[in-house]
Amino acid sequence: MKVGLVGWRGMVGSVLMQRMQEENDFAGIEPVFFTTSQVGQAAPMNAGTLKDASDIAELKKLDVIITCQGGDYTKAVRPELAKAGWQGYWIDAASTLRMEKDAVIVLDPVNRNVIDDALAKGIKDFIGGNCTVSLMLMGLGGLFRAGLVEWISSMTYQAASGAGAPNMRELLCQMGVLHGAVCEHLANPSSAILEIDRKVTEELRGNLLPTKEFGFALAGSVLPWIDREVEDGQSREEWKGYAETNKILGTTNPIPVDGICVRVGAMRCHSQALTIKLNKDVPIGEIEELIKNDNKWVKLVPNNKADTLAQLTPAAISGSLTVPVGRLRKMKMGPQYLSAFTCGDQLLWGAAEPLRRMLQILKER
Ligand SMILES: NC(=O)C1=CN([C@@H]2O[C@H](COP(=O)(O)OP(=O)(O)OC[C@H]3O[C@@H](n4cnc5c(N)ncnc54)[C@H](OP(=O)(O)O)[C@@H]3O)[C@@H](O)[C@H]2O)C=CC1
Ligand SMILES: N[C@@H](CC(=O)OP(=O)(O)O)C(=O)O
Repeated sequence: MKVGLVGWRGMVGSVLMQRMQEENDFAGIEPVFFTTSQVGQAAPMNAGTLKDASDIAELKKLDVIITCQGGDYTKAVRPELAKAGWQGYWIDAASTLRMEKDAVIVLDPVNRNVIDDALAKGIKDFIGGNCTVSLMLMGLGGLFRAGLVEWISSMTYQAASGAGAPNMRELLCQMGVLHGAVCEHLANPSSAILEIDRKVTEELRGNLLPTKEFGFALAGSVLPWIDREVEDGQSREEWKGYAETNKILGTTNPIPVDGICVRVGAMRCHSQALTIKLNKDVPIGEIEELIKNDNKWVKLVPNNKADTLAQLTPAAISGSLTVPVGRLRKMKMGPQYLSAFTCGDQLLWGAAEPLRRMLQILKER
């Protein structure tokens, strides 16, 4: 199987490469590496030289193309390949094709049935889902699978990595500027905290803080808008919650999903506080069993302070495939209302992992 890799050196692509190597995914495939900017330079893994990612004749020779290059690349190249009669499989991290009729959003621990049906029908485009949606479904797949969710509201705490590598750097630079503004005061235990706070606020509102990427202060603040405006006062990130969840699950009666998506100063893990309306009153013990037995990555965190703070944070799970779910309890609104908190690495299950697993599914056919 000849597999073309495009976007392999970007942030998502690097995580994909790392996971493919860890899982020995390169066994049994012939990888061909592409670039949009470094044609002719040495490819990784001694795989010859980098080929031009816009060369349709070269791309046409492949059985599978995996791209983490971004939406503009997808828009430019996928239609050209179709026009040229290419019949291979296209696996993509970008959102461009997700809602297309002839594309499937891949998250196989949750929707392997949808993927298998699509393969049987000859579908060729397999697209990774939005990170927030994929992580929510990895955590709560058990409740959806049991048909218990009437609606769900997700309030998110999304990491800087979702906005890109330069944004992660900017967050850290902002933190550095804020610390620098008050480090002398901090060194003096008797300095006045309100004076420290005043100086930090001055920095947050001043023009020394680097804000080229985010446009605003994220360190020491939060940004309650992600991506562009769409309809009904929603952000596009919020719109994806409903649209993509239902497409991934292949629902015939769409399940309402809505909430507010917020950028916070975490590095690469998205967290979500969830309010779930169940369609019937189910004992909490049964709910816990459904959640923890759904897939091997979900981990139920007991709803107590010590376990929550040790296991249910970006600091605890960054770089891991584990998706912890905790703060699980019936809410005061009534026995059908459940609260939950979940957290996950948005570059793993949120981006790279579903793509490499899709390639494995194709290899097994
Ligand atoms: N960031 C995220 O959290 C998520 C992103 N996605 C999708 O994945 C796409 C790629 O995102 P992301 O990985 O963040 O994008 P990056 O900006 O990190 O990488 C994209 C491309 O930029 C080029 N590039 C230019 N300079 C550098 C450099 N110094 N180091 C590495 N690459 C460089 C590379 O292409 P070349 O080698 O051709 O020059 C690379 O493939 C996004 O557009 C989005 O569609 C999906 C889910 C989550
Ligand atoms: N929009 C996400 C990251 C992302 O790339 O999402 P999508 O794959 O749906 O474009 C975030 O900002 O956290």
